[in-house]
Amino acid sequence: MSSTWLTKAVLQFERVLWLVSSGMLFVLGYLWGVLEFGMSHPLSFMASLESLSSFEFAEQSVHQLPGGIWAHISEGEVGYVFTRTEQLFISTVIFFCQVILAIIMMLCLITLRDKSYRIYSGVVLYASGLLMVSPLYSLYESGTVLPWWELVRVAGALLCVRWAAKSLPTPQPHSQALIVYASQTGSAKYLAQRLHDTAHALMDIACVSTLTEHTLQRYQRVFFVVSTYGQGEAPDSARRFVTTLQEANSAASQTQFSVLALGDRNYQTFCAFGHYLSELLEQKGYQRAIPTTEIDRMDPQGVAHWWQQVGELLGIHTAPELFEYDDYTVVANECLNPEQTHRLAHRVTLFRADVRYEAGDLLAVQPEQKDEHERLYSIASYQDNTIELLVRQHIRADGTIGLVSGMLSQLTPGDRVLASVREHTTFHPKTTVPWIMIGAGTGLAPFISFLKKRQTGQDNAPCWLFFGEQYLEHDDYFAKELTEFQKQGILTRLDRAWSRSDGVYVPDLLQQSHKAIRQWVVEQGAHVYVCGSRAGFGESVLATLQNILPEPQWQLQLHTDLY
Ligand SMILES: Cc1cc2nc3c(=O)[nH]c(=O)nc-3n(C[C@H](O)[C@H](O)[C@H](O)COP(=O)(O)O)c2cc1C
Repeated sequence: MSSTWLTKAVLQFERVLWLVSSGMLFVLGYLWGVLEFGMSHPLSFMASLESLSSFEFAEQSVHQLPGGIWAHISEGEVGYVFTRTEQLFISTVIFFCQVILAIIMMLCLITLRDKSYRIYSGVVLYASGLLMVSPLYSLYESGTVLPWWELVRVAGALLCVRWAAKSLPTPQPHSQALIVYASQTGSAKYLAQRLHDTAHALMDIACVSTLTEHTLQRYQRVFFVVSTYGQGEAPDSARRFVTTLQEANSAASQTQFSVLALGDRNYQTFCAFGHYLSELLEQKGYQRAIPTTEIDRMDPQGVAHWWQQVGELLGIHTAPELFEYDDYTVVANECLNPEQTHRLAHRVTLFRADVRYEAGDLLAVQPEQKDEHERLYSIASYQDNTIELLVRQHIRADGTIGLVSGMLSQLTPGDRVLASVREHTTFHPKTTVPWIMIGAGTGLAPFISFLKKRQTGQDNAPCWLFFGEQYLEHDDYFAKELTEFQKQGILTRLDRAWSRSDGVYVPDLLQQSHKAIRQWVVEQGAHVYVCGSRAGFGESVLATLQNILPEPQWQLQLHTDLY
């Protein structure tokens, strides 16, 4: 919103500058007609030293500087003598002021290069300085001006402002509808983007973290795509908005809403956050346009049905292409623990060129039966166009193997898989700070990608890995890579808990090192990442960490990916 305000301000300012500069050109035209052209003394712009001898300095003050001599020639002019080339350079004080102004602007542009709106304001300020301050000073000081220089100056200032104003996005009138996503592992965001693609002319899109009550009120209709996390909780990105909404006064609003609630029927609290949000919005006076729709594990038919109802409201008749998958070719498939027949872990390597990926991201894999739901896997690495996954073959209660984990574990080189990378923004590792990574089983996968990121990048903050599995002799996944990370000094500490070999669990190790963990987190600003199954591992690790980490760090420096 501030950007819109700034855009308007800059555009207004541009008009003022046009007005001032036209007035100024008029005045200059008058002055050029009546005043002498040129400088107020007989020396030329670039002169030889000889010409100095013929010149009588009015108020002479001379300073020796490295490489030359600086002289104050008259009230409005300074000269610089380059001793090596024996050249004299004379300029008005104004010219020097403008060079300094230009240097300041360049510095501003360099330091603020990512903050585009500030750059625009910087350019506008520069242009106004260039245009207004200098000519007035020049007229006051010497009563004369150089016509060509004044033209360059006025044109320069106007071009700067024109460029600044043109590069700004013009404030658009708001669409009538808004689609908002609240996502933890990227599915809700992905879905909202696909839906928005089919209706972008009629609809804006926003992450719930940027949403305010005021924004909601501005739209006629707001469609939420939200997932549920933890034990029926909101994704992290939605917490602030929920608090704002809870604290808001209830008042009848014209804004209509609908919630598409993503979840997984295996959880008792199926789609709980979607339902909670829906009720809260209604309590606060918003009008429910379409009933809340539950979506079990990204069921495409459920999504299409909800979108059809949205389409009827908005007059859109395009069915969205919901899930687009790419072809990945299997390069290798290695079973890492063949002795553990009921919990086989596979290292699956897939080929795909030019994938957009960040450490921590997930790969959504489509089952062979197209009407089944996709499954998400942490990416262990993406290097040289190959993606690596660590896949546990899931065995159901009736002894059959899991649909997607079964398919992945039985792949052979040359086979093809349909998959797509999903952004997992809440689990992207923070750069330049130390990391404490806590994983169990296949929860090791994202941490391999974290460590590879540090191995290939400039960032060399310390890393500490806690890893838990059953048997040292069977389940020592990525052992070679971990040893290499240690040798290279990337992995500073490695603590492993082998529950069946040694009877030690990850929470025991955390407890033993509680002082050092606290010191890393509180004093060194380390971020803590936990990945693995929620039941058993995740719950016990979080309970232990709660006693170790102070509240502010628990809130800001802890990230979980528990499934
Ligand atoms: C750690 C974890 C906890 C979850 N808790 C719930 C839950 O309590 N209720 C539910 O319906 N779904 C739950 N889910 C399933 C997600 O809501 C579902 O996978 C959703 O599609 C994820 O969307 P997102 O990627 O946009 O965050 C959970 C998933 C994970 C990984």
